[in-house]
Amino acid sequence: MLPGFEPAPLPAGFHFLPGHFDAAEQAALLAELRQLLAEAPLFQQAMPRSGAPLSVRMSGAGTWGWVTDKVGGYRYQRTHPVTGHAWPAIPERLLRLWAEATGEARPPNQCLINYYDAKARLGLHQDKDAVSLGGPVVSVSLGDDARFAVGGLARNAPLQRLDLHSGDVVWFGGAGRLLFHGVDRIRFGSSALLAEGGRLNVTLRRIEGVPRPDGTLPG
Ligand SMILES: O=C(O)CCC(=O)C(=O)O
Ligand SMILES: [Fe+2]
Repeated sequence: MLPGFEPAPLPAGFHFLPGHFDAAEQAALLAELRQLLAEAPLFQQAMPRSGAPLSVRMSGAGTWGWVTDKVGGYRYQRTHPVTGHAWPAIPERLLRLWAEATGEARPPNQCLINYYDAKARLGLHQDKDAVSLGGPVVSVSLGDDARFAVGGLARNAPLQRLDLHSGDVVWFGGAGRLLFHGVDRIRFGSSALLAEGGRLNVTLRRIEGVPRPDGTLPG
């Protein structure tokens, strides 16, 4: 590396574990996710109020799934909005990852599955719902590379870009729990892992709270 061109250190509380899952583990995790998605298919989410569609298609696992639509807004609920069934269990491999990477004793009970096609992106945001703030967020990348942005605790703080490859793990907690982050774009076709192309991202969280009368938690 040229002198003066060392990458800036990552923000406090933000952890990057490149290549955490090797090729065999990626294939095994993908098979587990395919099975899960057959039961709980990817679906189209929409922004609160405007109803604008999210370009990332999503599904979930664990007790609580994250759902957003025009009328109901951001929330966690116990059932898949299309099938009406409870979410499938979180794969053991991901429960182990959470415990080993973060040392957090209480297991995750929410797993969000994001699928990015060639055009999908995820705008700069904080994972700020009150019900998950007590624990970290752990994220696994599978398939095509993603240009990931991480900033600071204010929206206008300078952004750093990381190229996330298949098998990489990122997690943030403590001082880093509310860092702004997003996905600028993916490099469609950069990985052969998913036959259809694109990128799967899995995030794990621990949700705790008292459900509202309709059984949901504010997300
Ligand atoms: O796809 C990613 O790498 C990030 C996902 C994310 O930020 C989220 O689901 O909240
Ligand atoms: Fe996020």
